Amino acid sequence: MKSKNLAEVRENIDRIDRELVKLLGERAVFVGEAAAFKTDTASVQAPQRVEAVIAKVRALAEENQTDPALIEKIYRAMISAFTEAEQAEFETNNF
Ligand SMILES: C=C(O[C@@H]1C=C(C(=O)O)C=C[C@H]1O)C(=O)O
Repeated sequence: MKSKNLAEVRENIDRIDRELVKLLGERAVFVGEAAAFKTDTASVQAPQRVEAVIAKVRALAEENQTDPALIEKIYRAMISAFTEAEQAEFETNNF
């Protein structure tokens, strides 16, 4: 539904951020768990899996009438941050 003013736009954004942060925290826990199953930095990066995730979220964007290019950009930035955290977790576990 269309917001009536900027305050309402921001209330909607804040409401969505509350849900997103919760979900991102949950995603971060699983990414951290993945580190235990990795054998080296290349397997932490897992570029083929990254491309599969990007293809999946682009398709989800299309299904939801959302711009796939925007979603891809967000996901590439997000996965880069998650992978950096996973690499740190991997190093804690292995060195
Ligand atoms: C969680 C994994 O590790 C990394 C993080 C990914 C992600 O955030 O989706 C995907 C691939 C890897 O770069 C995985 O290999 O599945």
